[in-house]
Amino acid sequence: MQRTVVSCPGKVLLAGGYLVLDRAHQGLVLATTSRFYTFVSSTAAAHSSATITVTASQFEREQWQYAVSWSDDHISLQGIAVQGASSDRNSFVETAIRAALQVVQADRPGNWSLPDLQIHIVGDNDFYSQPRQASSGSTSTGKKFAKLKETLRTVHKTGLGSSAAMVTSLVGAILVHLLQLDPTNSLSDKHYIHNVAQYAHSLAQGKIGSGFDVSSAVWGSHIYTRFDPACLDNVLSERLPSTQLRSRLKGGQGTLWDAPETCARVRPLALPPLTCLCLADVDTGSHTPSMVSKVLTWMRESPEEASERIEQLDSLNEYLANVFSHLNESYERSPRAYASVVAALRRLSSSRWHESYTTISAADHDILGGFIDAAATTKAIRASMKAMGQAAGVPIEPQEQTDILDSCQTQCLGMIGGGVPGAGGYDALWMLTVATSDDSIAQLEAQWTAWRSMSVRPLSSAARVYGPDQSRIDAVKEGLHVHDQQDVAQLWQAILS
Ligand SMILES: Nc1ncnc2c1ncn2[C@@H]1O[C@H](COP(=O)(O)OP(=O)(O)OP(=O)(O)O)[C@@H](O)[C@H]1O
Ligand SMILES: C[C@@](O)(CCOP(=O)(O)O)CC(=O)O
Repeated sequence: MQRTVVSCPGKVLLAGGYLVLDRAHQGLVLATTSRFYTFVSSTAAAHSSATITVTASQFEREQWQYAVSWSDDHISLQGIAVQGASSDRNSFVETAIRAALQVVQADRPGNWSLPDLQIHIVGDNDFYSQPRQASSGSTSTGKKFAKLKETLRTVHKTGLGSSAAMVTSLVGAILVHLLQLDPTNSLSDKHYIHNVAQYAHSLAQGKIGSGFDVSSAVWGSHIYTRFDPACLDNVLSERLPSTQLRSRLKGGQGTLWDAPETCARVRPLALPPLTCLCLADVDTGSHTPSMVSKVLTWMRESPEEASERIEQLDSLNEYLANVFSHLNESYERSPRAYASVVAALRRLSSSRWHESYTTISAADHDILGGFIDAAATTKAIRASMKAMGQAAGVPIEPQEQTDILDSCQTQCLGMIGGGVPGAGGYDALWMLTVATSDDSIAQLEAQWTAWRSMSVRPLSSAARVYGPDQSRIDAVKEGLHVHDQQDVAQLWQAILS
């Protein structure tokens, strides 16, 4: 059976939380190695109505079925109760399917028809907290798409953006399967999938966020400037006929998605070469929407203080992006010198990196300076985010997170810096390190696991984000990816095993 498989990465908003909600500011978003996959297959025959079956086989009893019917310019999805299923609705799945089918219908005027579709959605293990192995405290089972003894309602998510990666891969897979879109070779097809996914994700969430998560699911790591919310004006509040929805979402026709004043902007971003971003899930959890609403209220009520803090933070974020880019250029110019500086920094805690000025050749001081700058800037961003949180009355970097980050930074060797991703709070931690070997990362992860005042679980090595490195470059698939048939067969085996 011919299957279409489209996958998308998860996200980590390294810098720019809250600021990125405004088009005046950017967010630095990294795509994770962990990905979300949607498999679509269809029966050859088309009908006058169709059944879509969606299975999330990682979970217990998660299956949804829809009877799809259509008239001239409308699609209707009727949920069919699946015996034994844990829930009869999944608004993210349903909204993504309806949006995708509407644009397919509009793109196929006249003789539109739909075959039955079988859809499977699976995420890499790190999207969800895995049970700890009793002996080691490690969460890795070694099995791809490990089965969880949980339903979607009870599972604990790790903050990698399961809903955005899922919606984007689902929309992408349906559009590739039914419309033969070719996002690998056609930029306009990729934009089309992006726009439909932003629409579906905002509709399912009941709000328009900045969209950085869907954007990184499509484009991979980048510096993100959000789309103007006007792109979705009136599209979310009423159910538009398929042709109208298509003309609002398809680019290249003078829509707001393409105009410079309103379109999203994506600029390249890569971690410095030979570095690694490690992630941890914090069990306490925070309620992001209420944090966002409090910060926005503070911005409205204290405009002068807010704008001063935001400008300062925005320049630090921009500076960090420049430092990363500078280090990437240094690596390209002289990879050996760069690697030898990194080797020296791996043996020291970052507070002692400046001592290396005496041991490293003067010709390489620029590279050393780049790393010292990266460490100082991440530290300044953390302080500035924490201060913004204190001013707004929101625990963006709560003291418990400050303690663990400071402790790792000083006690582990080679740590550039860390932070609380995205909206912050008690959800997650990141640490960027030049210590890329498993042994040195183990030192950091042991500290996380042993931390007593909060339950901190390192995500598995599969969720790490690496800076470019010749040995890994081919292994990285950035952004949305359509898998070839050989990949599909392997991925399918992983689901079945
Ligand atoms: N494997 C899956 N199959 C089907 N639906 C899923 C799956 N994973 C996530 N979802 C959908 O995404 C929703 C979670 O979205 P929500 O916005 O609450 O989390 P999120 O912010 O994306 O999560 P994260 O903590 O990963 O950033 C679930 O309720 C479900 O509808
Ligand atoms: C606070 C915000 O800027 C980032 C939220 O990020 P996260 O979901 O905590 O990773 C909201 C947004 O950009 O939509």
